[in-house]
Amino acid sequence: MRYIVIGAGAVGGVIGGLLHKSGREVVLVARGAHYEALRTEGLRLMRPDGTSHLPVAVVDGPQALEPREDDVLVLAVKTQDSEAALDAWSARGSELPLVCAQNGVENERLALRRFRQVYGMCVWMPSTYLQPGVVVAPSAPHAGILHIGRYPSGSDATAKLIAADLEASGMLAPVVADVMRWKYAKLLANLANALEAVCGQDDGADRRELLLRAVAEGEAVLAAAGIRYAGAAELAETRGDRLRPATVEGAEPGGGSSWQSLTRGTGSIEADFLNGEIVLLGRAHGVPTPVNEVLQRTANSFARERRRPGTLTAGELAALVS
Ligand SMILES: NC(=O)C1=CN([C@@H]2O[C@H](COP(=O)(O)OP(=O)(O)OC[C@H]3O[C@@H](n4cnc5c(N)ncnc54)[C@H](OP(=O)(O)O)[C@@H]3O)[C@@H](O)[C@H]2O)C=CC1
Ligand SMILES: CC(C)(CO)C(=O)C(=O)O
Repeated sequence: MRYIVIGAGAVGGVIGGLLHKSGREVVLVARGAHYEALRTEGLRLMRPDGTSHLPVAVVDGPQALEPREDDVLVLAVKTQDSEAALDAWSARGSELPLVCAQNGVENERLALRRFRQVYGMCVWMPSTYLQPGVVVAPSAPHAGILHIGRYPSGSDATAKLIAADLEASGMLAPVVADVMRWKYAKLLANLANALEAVCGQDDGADRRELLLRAVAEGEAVLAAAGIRYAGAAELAETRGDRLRPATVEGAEPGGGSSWQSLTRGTGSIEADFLNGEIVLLGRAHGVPTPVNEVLQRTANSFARERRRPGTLTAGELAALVS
């Protein structure tokens, strides 16, 4: 199989880099300065056990690549960029398997409108992309845990082949028949993304309180909607000691994916599909979600105004809620 990683940023760069390093055939898809850096200097992949310089093939879009029957598409753009990427890649046909290596629960629906064979992937893999050509994956001993399954449910031989390649490359990839149950659990964890982006690493009482309220709203909404998700004990058991934060020499300590969007000043953030998913379900099922509404709105205005992350206190944010 040849893996075409659409959006070779933090997650896509790490998955693509590790697959390439273990001898799998990989093509990264990137744009702008990142594309130029990858094309001219290759991918720099930083891990706790050292940095690899990887001459991975890179293109800037589907027009630059001859399609092959054994291609597997791995979508790793932020959700707000999914529709454009899916449109561009589905223009060449809907037959290729496509894996959504993303947070949130919207991408698989967008993908299934355009591709017949869609896989969800629940990505527990802290990773960073702040500088063109460079990605960091600080967890050890495994870079990440990537549950994979057919969307909306089930598993098949292709999922098993992809999982085997990922496992041979230093990631854990359990094949599951209920991948969205894992992704809804991850969605609850990602309600913290906007909070971290807006308030930074501040770990005071206001922030802890806001996070508890955001997650409680999420749980209430999922219960009202009858949506099942993996429980805390199940998550802890899966994770065990397999994904420990470790030091990566030469890498700046950073934050999660939404914090990175603000740090890079991309002008957009994923909040509509993380906190915004809870808001949407709350509206549909009559459950109030005031904390997630404020997180969604504030994160969006930070991104639009290209405001630096961590420049609002949790107390100021809490005042917006009340
Ligand atoms: N980072 C993390 O630790 C984790 C992230 N996730 C999830 O993974 C997904 C990806 O996040 P992450 O890797 O952080 O995001 P990044 O922004 O680091 O990477 C996405 C990349 O896709 C590029 N891109 C966007 N549209 C296109 C396109 N049409 N063609 C080619 N490239 C494109 C972006 O370009 P540009 O550089 O111009 O923006 C960017 O380089 C998100 O859903 C996120 O929530 C999940 C777990 C952990
Ligand atoms: C919390 C984290 C790092 C987990 O992998 C994540 O999902 C993100 O940054 O979006």
